[in-house]
Amino acid sequence: MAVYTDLKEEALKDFLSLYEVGELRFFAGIAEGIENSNFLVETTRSRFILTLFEKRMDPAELPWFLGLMAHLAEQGITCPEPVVARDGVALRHLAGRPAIMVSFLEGRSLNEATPEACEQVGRHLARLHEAGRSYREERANALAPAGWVELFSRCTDGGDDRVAALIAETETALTSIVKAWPAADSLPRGQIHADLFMDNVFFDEGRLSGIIDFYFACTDFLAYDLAICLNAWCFEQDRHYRQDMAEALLRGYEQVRPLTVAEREALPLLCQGAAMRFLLTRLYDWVHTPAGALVTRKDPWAYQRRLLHFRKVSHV
Ligand SMILES: Nc1ncnc2c1ncn2[C@@H]1O[C@H](COP(=O)(O)OP(=O)(O)O)[C@@H](O)[C@H]1O
Ligand SMILES: N[C@@H](CCOP(=O)(O)O)C(=O)O
Repeated sequence: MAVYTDLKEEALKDFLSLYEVGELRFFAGIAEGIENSNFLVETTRSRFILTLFEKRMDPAELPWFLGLMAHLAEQGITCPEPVVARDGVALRHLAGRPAIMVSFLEGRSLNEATPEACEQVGRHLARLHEAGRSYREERANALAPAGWVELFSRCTDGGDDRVAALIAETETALTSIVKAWPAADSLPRGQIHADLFMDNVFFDEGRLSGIIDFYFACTDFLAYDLAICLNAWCFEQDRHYRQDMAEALLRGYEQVRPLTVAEREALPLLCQGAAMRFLLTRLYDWVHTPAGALVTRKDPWAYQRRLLHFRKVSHV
């Protein structure tokens, strides 16, 4: 579920009156998502997504994300475009939370990946990287090696034997990945999405129609974004690596932006790092989400299996 904040119709109407978007016809909370409260808002002119940012989001970071989305949309990437009110401001407050409205994207996320979908994802990811070049302001990746170590240090209480075993096994891999991690200037860097999972990519009649959820975006190795996609898209039933899908993803990417030799060589390690990043955030949530909470915890073992896979291979 992802409607943490109650939104009253009158408050929304007052909010909408600041924009040139017509009159409210309908609004409803959106169940998907885990970070913020999202609402579908339909007016007499169009449909929008209204996001109320919850406590995990630092409001000081929001202008960077909104600037990136506006920039990418301007460069032709189909992504949510912040809607600006009459006074020229997109980021406002509603129901006691920082709030924005963005354009509604058509399409739906897939339930299952296919090589064709992976090729399109690769192509769009490379386009996003190219379009991001002219967005100059940087945002450090809080979930890079130093962030992983910090997160791991807060996962010491195993809860049960299975979690305790996962924590113990993760520690060895974490130490070796962090030690081997490429130096900041050794690979091409730029703006990355950093969470391009299946739920964040929409397709319409088989064609990729949009990319959403930029709130983990940051400045890091471009090939690390690809490593995240190799983790997220190329394992069937969270278990079996699909070489054909990985090849399709890389093929699509390289149609737009060929990888350097150094990036190719670094991919297995970057894939281990990406698996570690999602293992750790899921492990953290697993350990810290109280029993009975409404949010469904995501499975950290699915990323331990990916990590084990990428630790065994010399190329992806
Ligand atoms: N711009 C958009 N257009 C259409 N649907 C959207 C858009 N943004 C979000 N959604 C819908 O809202 C859901 C939750 O959004 P998401 O950004 O993933 O939330 P969270 O960051 O809280 O996880 C998505 O799965 C999608 O159904
Ligand atoms: N993709 C992450 C969780 C982030 O969730 P999102 O709803 O913001 O995409 C994971 O699978 O662990």
